[in-house]
Amino acid sequence: MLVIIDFDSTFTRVEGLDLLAEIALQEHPAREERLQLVRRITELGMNGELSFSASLKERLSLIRPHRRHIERLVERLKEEISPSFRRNERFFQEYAANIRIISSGFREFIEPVVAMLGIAPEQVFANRFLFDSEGYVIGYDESIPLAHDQGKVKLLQSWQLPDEEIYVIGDGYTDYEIKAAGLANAFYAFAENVHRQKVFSYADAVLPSLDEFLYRHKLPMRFSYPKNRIKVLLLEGVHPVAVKIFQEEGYQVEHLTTALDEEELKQRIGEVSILGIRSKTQLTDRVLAHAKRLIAVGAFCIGTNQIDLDYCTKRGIAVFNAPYSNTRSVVELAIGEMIMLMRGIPDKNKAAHAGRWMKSAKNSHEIRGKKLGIVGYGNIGAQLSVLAEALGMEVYFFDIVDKLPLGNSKACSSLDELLAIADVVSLHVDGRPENRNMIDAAAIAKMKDGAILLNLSRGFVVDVNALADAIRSGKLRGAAVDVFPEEPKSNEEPFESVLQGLPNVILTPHIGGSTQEAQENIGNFVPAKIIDYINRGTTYGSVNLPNLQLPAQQQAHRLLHIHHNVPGILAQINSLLAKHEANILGQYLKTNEQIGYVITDIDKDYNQALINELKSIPQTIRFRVLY
Ligand SMILES: NC(=O)c1ccc[n+]([C@@H]2O[C@H](COP(=O)([O-])OP(=O)(O)OC[C@H]3O[C@@H](n4cnc5c(N)ncnc54)[C@H](O)[C@@H]3O)[C@@H](O)[C@H]2O)c1
Ligand SMILES: O=C(O)[C@H](O)COP(=O)(O)O
Repeated sequence: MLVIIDFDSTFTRVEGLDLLAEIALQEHPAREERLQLVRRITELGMNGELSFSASLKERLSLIRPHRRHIERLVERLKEEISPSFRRNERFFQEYAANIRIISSGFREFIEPVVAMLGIAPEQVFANRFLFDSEGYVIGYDESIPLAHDQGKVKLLQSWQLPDEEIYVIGDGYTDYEIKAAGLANAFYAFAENVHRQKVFSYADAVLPSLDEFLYRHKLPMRFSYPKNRIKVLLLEGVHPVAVKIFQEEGYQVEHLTTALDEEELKQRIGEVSILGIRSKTQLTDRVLAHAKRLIAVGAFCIGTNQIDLDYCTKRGIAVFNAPYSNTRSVVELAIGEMIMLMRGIPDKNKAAHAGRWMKSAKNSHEIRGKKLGIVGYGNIGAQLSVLAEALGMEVYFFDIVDKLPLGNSKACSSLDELLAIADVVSLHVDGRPENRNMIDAAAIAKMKDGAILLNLSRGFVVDVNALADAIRSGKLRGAAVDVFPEEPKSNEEPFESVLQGLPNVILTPHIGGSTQEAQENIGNFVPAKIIDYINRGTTYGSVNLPNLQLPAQQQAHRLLHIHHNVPGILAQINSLLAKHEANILGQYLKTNEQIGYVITDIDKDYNQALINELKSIPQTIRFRVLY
């Protein structure tokens, strides 16, 4: 195999002559105009819209560089080697004999830069500057074929080409010309640094990075899998910071502002490796059955009841959420709503907008000294407890598990006890199915007359018909409801509820966690967890896989084995490692009721047969190798 690689915007992130122009024209009075002109001429040449020799002559006469400028250019270019080239140094070392750098740029700056990855001067084919006695460039050696139109083609035609396959990697039209002349098996358009649609249209394939080329041709590569092949689908308008983080990691990201229904999701999920959702998207077993490549699901919210966690676990799909990134936002809304409802603000506000003056202290109260009953003393419930006490409320709570009472709050021994005590009942239970209709007509009957109910947890926790009856009858003085049994999929769909139009009732469109602060926190938090799982295998914080926090790999290949939790799997893994004499550098194991997760770091030299045999262990759910 012979791999022909272009230099400007391929081996390095930039065009050498453009950068040389910036350096050489630093003090020039018409610097900006000249730089723009140089860049424009470069682009025209790259797209095949201006002959190469004309573009070269024009640019050199505009730049008029000196030797010292070229020395500075070399130092800058060394820092601009394309990241995927830099990280795949091993390929350049092991395949040095198979690589040629062919460029219409200049040997004077190409040679020292490609030498950084071990490429010798004999493997470089490029132009050569001509200097005057003072060191200024006065032209270039026109005897070199690369100085002319179709230069790369002419150069290759002059060679005794080997019988092996020839691949060209480059970003410009002149690279494609080699393939067009029948001198190469394929032309790969390199897209890590520039996107020239016209050039892409000529290419056999577009390479988002060198990893993709190495993966396609089974060559040694830094990563076990090219990141550009990882497709991320983000739904429900997750914060743009998440898009940025995934893109910076090199993944392909699609970002939609709405949820998708079951059928739409079935169509889309097949090729997706990472799915990001919020509370609306229902990730049922029927949808997940279509997910062929899904590695991880990010719930960009707290609740995960919308996801079939059991199914994900059995398929080895890791689910991560943001367990406390929007906690404070929910608590602040609950506090504000309590105050509004205690003062009858919803009705007074509506009246004032309609031109009616409702000044009265009747049925208006401070929250200070009132009894707040918190149902579900988790992250939100506990923080609400602290803030409510600071405002002078007397706090009671009920949780199905023992919880440390914060401040002066008091634990109730049953829900009924809490309902009978509280002036305000605020629901903060999680979305487990048993909590459906937890607050029904019977529960409301146990509440104090004139009490207030807040639901910012999950819509199905409250029987909304019973709540509507209680408001109409005056049993309850008011309610704030943020979550509903049926919620629209997007802002474009209509919203209907039996609670609409009732007095002293605040209805909000599930925005308890929808603040800039919370969404940005979540947008940073969830991608970090997922990327750590993909790159290192760390499951710490996963809501369904056994939690393991792993050290960084040191000179090792990491084998990740997820299997059904039956006796003897670890023994089987270790006997295969022994059989193939793999040197174990570290091993970690954690199980839950359903699955086991074994991570083994081994020395890089091992027999590939080991991998196939590990994959073939019965009960294996998922197997990955990281390096
Ligand atoms: N409205 C919003 O935008 C919004 C934002 C964030 C969270 N939420 C929802 O708020 C709820 C609470 O979130 P969190 O972060 O505090 O969760 P959490 O898991 O930290 O706490 C939930 C608590 O509820 C308790 N619990 C469960 N069922 C119970 C029951 N029947 N009776 C008493 N206690 C029970 C659990 O033991 C746990 O302590 C979740 O449903 C979450 O999805 C809504
Ligand atoms: O579970 C949550 O965090 C809340 O219900 C918020 O969900 P959202 O991100 O869909 O607003």
